Amino acid sequence: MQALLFDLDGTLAHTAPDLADGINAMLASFSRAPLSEALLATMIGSGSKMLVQRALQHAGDELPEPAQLERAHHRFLQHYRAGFCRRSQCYPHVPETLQALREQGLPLAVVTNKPEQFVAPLLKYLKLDEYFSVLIGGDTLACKKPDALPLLHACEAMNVSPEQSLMVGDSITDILAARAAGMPIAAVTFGYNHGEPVSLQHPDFLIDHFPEILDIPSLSNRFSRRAK
Ligand SMILES: O=C(O)COP(=O)(O)O
Ligand SMILES: [Mg+2]
Repeated sequence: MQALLFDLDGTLAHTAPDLADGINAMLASFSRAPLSEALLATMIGSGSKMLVQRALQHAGDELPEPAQLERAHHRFLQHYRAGFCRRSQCYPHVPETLQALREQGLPLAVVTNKPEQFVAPLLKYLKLDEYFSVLIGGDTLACKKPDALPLLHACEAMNVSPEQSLMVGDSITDILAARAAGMPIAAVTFGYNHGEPVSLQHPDFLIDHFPEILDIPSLSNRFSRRAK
């Protein structure tokens, strides 16, 4: 194993509370009733515009016109920019696990569908910024996950091969992107995945607790080899 690529929302951090507040502030500004945080969490993972579209549709709108969706997305971004660092939290033991991986000399990347403008500030707020050498957001490149491009781009930036890297994510979007990139995929079971068990997508590894990443065979071999 040469490198690890991490999804952000639902994998490194529980960000649904701040995303839900941003969506509900947007809905309120269009005189729509709020949606529950649990429901909104099932809409996360395909980028912010898709989150806004799903929320509008759930709030009773038809498929919004492109101009209307643009307006709502812009409004959401304004609200989220003001509040994306209020209630978001790392999942348990994320910093220690990233630290252990870094100590093994493994380069780490974040490959998220979250708009790029939020990625570095959110990682800084979570005190995770020091661990990653590459950050790719949903609008950094021409395509986002489930396209392979952002994963391949991250591997290229770290000078590693996709086959010898590991994607860690929480949703089918991450699994499809990893498969398209020819990369093994470990799926965390505590994230969002549209309200469905991520095990249904048959990832290569299932992670119930974040530190279990260190037990993944090619990583644990590496750990025991180094420990000798
Ligand atoms: O913005 C989203 O929809 C989620 O982003 P993720 O790729 O980090 O899960
Ligand atoms: Mg995710």
